[in-house]
Amino acid sequence: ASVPKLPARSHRPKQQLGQSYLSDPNTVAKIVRSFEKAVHERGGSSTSAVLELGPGLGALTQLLVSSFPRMVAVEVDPRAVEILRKDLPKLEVRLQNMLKLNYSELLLEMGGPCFVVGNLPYSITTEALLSLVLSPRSIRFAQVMVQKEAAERMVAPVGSKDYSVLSVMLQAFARLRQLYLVPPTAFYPQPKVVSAVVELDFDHPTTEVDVGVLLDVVKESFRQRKRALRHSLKGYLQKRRLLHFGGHSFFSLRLEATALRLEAIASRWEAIASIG
Ligand SMILES: C[S@@+](CC[C@H](N)C(=O)[O-])C[C@H]1O[C@@H](n2cnc3c(N)ncnc32)[C@H](O)[C@@H]1O
Repeated sequence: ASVPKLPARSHRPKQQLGQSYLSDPNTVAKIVRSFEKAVHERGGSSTSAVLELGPGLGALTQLLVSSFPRMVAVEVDPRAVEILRKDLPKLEVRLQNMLKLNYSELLLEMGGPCFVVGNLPYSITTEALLSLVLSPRSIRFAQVMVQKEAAERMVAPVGSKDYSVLSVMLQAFARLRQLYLVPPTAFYPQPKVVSAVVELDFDHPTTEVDVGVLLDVVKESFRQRKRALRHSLKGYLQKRRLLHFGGHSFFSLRLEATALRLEAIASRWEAIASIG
């Protein structure tokens, strides 16, 4: 078997940018095929709004752009952007931090909610995924590759040990499914861990929810994950004058963070969120 090596003309990968490049063509083809199939199954087409996060040297991008010529790719490393612009002149590449993307603007620019694809940098996986739910109406569907442990946190059932802020927030706005695992040998440099591909179907909230406020409250809840929420959140909500919005019912909950499901207490979250 051939040992994965740095693709020709490429730069030295930067660990802090989570640069672990896909170098196995079979894995690349499998990921692109499953994304294309998912887009078409959801009524998308070659003209749909497709966004790739962290294209790197374009392993996935070169196949994706022939299927989705209007796609946009967002990459923070100028060295990679330069290579992409040279290799794929028709591709729209933006030199930008994916965490600073304005998804609502993208929705308008691209003419509809995005289909997102990406082999995410492991160092910012959680933030990148949370940034998707911060504007849930702008995203239609996402297929992401993450470390297996992150995938487990994404899909963790309520009450399990992996249940976390990420699980609550993603599961509140999307239906998640883990598709398949990808071994370290598919990458250069090889990571120490196994990766997993997960898909997310976004359900668009019917009411205006300030997801930023919601996220803060959920984060606060998980600071003491085993404490009843009415105790662990009391000071936090009091300080922010959010207390009375939740009404007494919020504090009658004996729930702890690990039992928190946003739909289950939707009315209270809406009340809290609406003042954000
Ligand atoms: C795991 S690599 C994947 C590269 C390529 N898609 C592949 O599969 O070979 C993650 C990519 O995200 C880029 N990246 C890291 N942090 C980023 C950020 N904040 N915004 C945009 N891109 C970022 C890295 O430079 C790198 O190219």
